[in-house]
Amino acid sequence: MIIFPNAKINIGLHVVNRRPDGFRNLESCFYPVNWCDALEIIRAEETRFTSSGLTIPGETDMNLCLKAYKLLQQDFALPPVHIHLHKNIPIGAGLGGGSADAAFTLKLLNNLFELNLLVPDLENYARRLGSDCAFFIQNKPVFAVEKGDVFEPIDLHLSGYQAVIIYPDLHITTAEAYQKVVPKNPNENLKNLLQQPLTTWKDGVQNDFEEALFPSYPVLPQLKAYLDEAGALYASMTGSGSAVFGIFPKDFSQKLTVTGTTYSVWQGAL
Ligand SMILES: C[C@@](CO)(OP(=O)(O)O)[C@H](O)COP(=O)(O)OP(=O)(O)OC[C@H]1O[C@@H](n2ccc(N)nc2=O)[C@H](O)[C@@H]1O
Ligand SMILES: Nc1ncnc2c1ncn2[C@@H]1O[C@H](COP(=O)(O)OP(=O)(O)O)[C@@H](O)[C@H]1O
Repeated sequence: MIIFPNAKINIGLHVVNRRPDGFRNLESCFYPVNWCDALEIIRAEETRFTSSGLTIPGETDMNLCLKAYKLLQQDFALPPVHIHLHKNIPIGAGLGGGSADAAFTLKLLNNLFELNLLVPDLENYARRLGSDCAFFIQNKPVFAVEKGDVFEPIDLHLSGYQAVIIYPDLHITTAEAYQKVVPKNPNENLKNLLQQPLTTWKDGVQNDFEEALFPSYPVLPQLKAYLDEAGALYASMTGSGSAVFGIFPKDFSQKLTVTGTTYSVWQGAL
């Protein structure tokens, strides 16, 4: 069985305060985008994980697909499997690629072995694998709060727009980004701002990680300015970076490129 885990972007992100467990409470709109990996799981003689495409840092045993399989194995007698991941979503990009792989592994195993897990069950398993994993179970736009794993509905339909996402080949770990950000009570009500016309977002919809990371990584504000100048209605870094996205009208026909670099660019409908 094969499926295609997709990335996400954060439209606005407030790091609100530090929690007793060391994590931060945040608020952010998580929005799925169609930049995808490919994940195949089949029965095998013994359990193994292989990958192709982009090189994934870290030991194979630490891969989130394998972690997801082992988590379910604690509660279900799963047969051995071969998991193959073709990695395409940039890593350390704020696009949630590893979390998507973990959540889609849970969903795929649930279907393949008819475990009959419901959405809340899958979300609970996902929460144990990473803060933003649970989002990818339902994989629809939400307003995320607490650790980014509790969801409120949001009425946001961007199907009339397209996104351009640029990854500047710069791996920023989530842990580094959280160390640099100073939590603060938001001045703006993000949920209300997102209900205003998209053309007004430039004035108030902010990602707090920008202030924390832009001074150390000047390429990030440069890319944001590039997207603004190209005609983005709204541009921002996503999550803890380093990918930067712009939202453009659907009829924006220019193909944006960044020459002379190893940057990756994805352009597609929202
Ligand atoms: C920043 C966000 C925004 O959507 O996404 P990315 O930019 O990584 O995609 C998420 O909060 C990333 O979630 P995720 O990547 O699952 O983080 P985890 O593996 O759970 O945690 C990695 C580390 O980040 C910090 N962390 C994470 C989430 C959170 N609410 N508070 C934190 O302080 C902790 O130091 C933790 O050890
Ligand atoms: N399937 C996977 N894909 C990507 N990264 C993974 C995966 N499994 C484990 N990881 C680990 O997670 C880290 C980054 O995860 P990822 O979610 O891609 O980043 P981001 O925080 O930018 O969304 C990598 O450095 C890697 O060590």
